[in-house]
Amino acid sequence: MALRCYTPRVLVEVAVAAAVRGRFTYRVPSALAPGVSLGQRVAVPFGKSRRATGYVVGFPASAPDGIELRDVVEVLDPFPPFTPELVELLRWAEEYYLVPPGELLRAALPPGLNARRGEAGPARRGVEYAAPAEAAAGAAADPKALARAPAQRAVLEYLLARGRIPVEELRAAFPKGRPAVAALARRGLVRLETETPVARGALLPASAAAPVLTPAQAAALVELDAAAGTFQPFLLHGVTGSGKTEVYLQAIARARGAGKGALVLVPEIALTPQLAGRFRARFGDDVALMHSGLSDAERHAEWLRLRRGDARICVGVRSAIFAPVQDLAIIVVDEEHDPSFKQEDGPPYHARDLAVVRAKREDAVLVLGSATPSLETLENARAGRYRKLELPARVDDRPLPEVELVDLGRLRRGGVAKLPGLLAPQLSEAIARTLEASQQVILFLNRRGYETLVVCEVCGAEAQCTECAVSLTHHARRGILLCHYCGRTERMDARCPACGGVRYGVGVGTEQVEAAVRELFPAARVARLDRDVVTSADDTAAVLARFARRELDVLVGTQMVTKGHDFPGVTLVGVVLADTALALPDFRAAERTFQLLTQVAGRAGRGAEGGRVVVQTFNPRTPAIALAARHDYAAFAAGELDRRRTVGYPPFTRMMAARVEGSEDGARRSAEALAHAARPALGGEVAMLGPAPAAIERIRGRHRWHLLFRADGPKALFRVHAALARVAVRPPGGAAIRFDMDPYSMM
Ligand SMILES: Nc1ncnc2c1ncn2[C@@H]1O[C@H](COP(=O)(O)OP(=O)(O)OP(=O)(O)O)[C@@H](O)[C@H]1O
Ligand SMILES: [Zn+2]
Repeated sequence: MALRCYTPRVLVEVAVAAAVRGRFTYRVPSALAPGVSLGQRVAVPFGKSRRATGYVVGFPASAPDGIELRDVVEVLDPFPPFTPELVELLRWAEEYYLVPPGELLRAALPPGLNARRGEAGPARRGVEYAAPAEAAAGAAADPKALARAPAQRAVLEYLLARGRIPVEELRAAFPKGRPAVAALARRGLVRLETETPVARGALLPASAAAPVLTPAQAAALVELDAAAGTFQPFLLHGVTGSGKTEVYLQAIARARGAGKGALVLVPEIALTPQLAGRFRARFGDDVALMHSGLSDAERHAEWLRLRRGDARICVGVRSAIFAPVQDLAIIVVDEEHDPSFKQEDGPPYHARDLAVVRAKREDAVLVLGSATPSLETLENARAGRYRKLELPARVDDRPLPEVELVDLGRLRRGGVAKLPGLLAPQLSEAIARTLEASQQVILFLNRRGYETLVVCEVCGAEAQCTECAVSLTHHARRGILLCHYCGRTERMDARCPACGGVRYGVGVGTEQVEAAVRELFPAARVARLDRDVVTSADDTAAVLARFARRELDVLVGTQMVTKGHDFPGVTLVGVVLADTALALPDFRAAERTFQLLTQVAGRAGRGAEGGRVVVQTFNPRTPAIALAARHDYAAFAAGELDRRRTVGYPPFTRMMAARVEGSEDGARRSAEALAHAARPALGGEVAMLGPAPAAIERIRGRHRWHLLFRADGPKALFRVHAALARVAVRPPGGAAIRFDMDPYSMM
């Protein structure tokens, strides 16, 4: 094909985020030329007279002949929203994760900017603080004072627990809490104060002074310091409560001292608002927060502060990997093992893995921190690609809690058939002693509801969702059977649809554990933390704040209770059933179980009183459970890595999933068509698993099939993808096909 050549910058390559996605070449009219640079958002004609938004991703010198080139219509922002580094990173991510061009670019911008035209951001502001006023304690103690204003009550209780805090932390804790804060200020119960902005780059004064580092922390910091200015990835492996956050804070302070920027990725800000608060307390206005609890306007404002260099530190959830931090010198990924860094809905990408790519491109230091590093990261450290830094002990030499295993199978064989709420005598006695000592208890069970299965007593049929191939869960308080995948409900008292028999529930969920604790310990103040009782970040923060203030004795919950909470009053952690994740058809099931147990055990004994953990299980000898009980990460990881090597799973191979959804016939035929197209491309290097129905065969009436491909490296997988792409454009029977590189969900 002949090429027409153009003078530089007359042509632009634009990633168009429209229904038909792709990269297209446009001409730049000379009037617009001065405003067009890499990363610019532009309006372009698309299809028949349509106007679409696109992003300038390149400046080609020539265009294919025979194509009518059209002109860029408008430049949408006064400056390009993406830095050249981000354009490159996003392009890399779209190619690696097999995402259509323009989709991640669009997802990487704050929603406010996508919706409207770019505009100037708010003026630079000072750090706003909120503090409880004198009268606050009285109002919180008086049950009548705020009886009709539960939102205000929750905010006030949080503030009383936390003292004077940056308003941003409050906002992370109560995303919809602004009216409540304003009302409390009007009532004179909360003081709002603004501290004048500090000079750019300067740090807040001593109010949030850094503690003296422990020798292990100091040694880690020395290594991070020595690597400054180069791409150097580190694994910071520190046991729970070893002070990893303090290492991040001080390393970032050094980077800021040198005038550079920093990016901190955390799993979930709503669950750990204290963490965001610690960064704001140390660095003030220099920190921009990026999380889903912010309004669109707030996210836009935070994003603009970063893009303009008014804020140089970003603390955010996984999508913040695309935050426009300037002069990036350090990226921290806290709890790097956490599955939430992998985006499962929407374009699939792994923020931790992209952090490696971004750090490399921008010559930044990378710190991946965890008490339970993922095996991928551990293997990278073992192979010498990452440097390992260790914090082997808790701060102040506090011991890790002692863990006791309770063998539920043995109890049952010994004749103990029915345990109330599945609480064995060892665990309920430990709870009793803890309550007597006025200390606090966390009980963890990764299953919601009252009973996890409902069975017909006549024919034995399990109650299943009609739209999804999953069992219904009994939620007693609401008197319903609920599908956790599509939200469909049924009445509990309905008869078995197969035979008309009466049905009963089996299997314990958090609701039943809570009920049992209330019955066994009527004087205890008990609350539950799971998605049935807390439906918003505000509710979550309110429960956590009450627990932090020690107005609650027992907190029962799902994995929400296992996250990085730092409650010194907790001396007992009970794991009601450690086995829930073990049996899942997922090669990471054992790793996930070990991580959850270690993390939840790590919530115990963070104060001066020491701690204890009771783990109930039917599999006390399974390595994931036995070794978590001994705090032996090294032994668990060594064994699990051996197993992965033997069976050929990551981190020793790479995987790609093709996920198919559609009608019963369409999904099956599409999966078979994919397999047919893949076979010639497999060569000797790629193994194909499937096609097979997914572990959950149907969700919302859509049938699901999976194909998994496994190879030594991504290149062979890309080759297979190229062979499949043709089928994926128009699959048989109207099914939908999604590709997922380095898949995490095996369900
Ligand atoms: N050098 C230090 N001197 C005194 N206290 C410290 C020091 N470093 C950290 N701490 C305190 O120790 C506690 C635990 O630290 P931090 O929360 O950073 O641990 P972590 O390693 O991130 O824990 P986890 O992995 O369990 O979330 C915190 O309350 C923190 O303020
Ligand atoms: Zn359903």
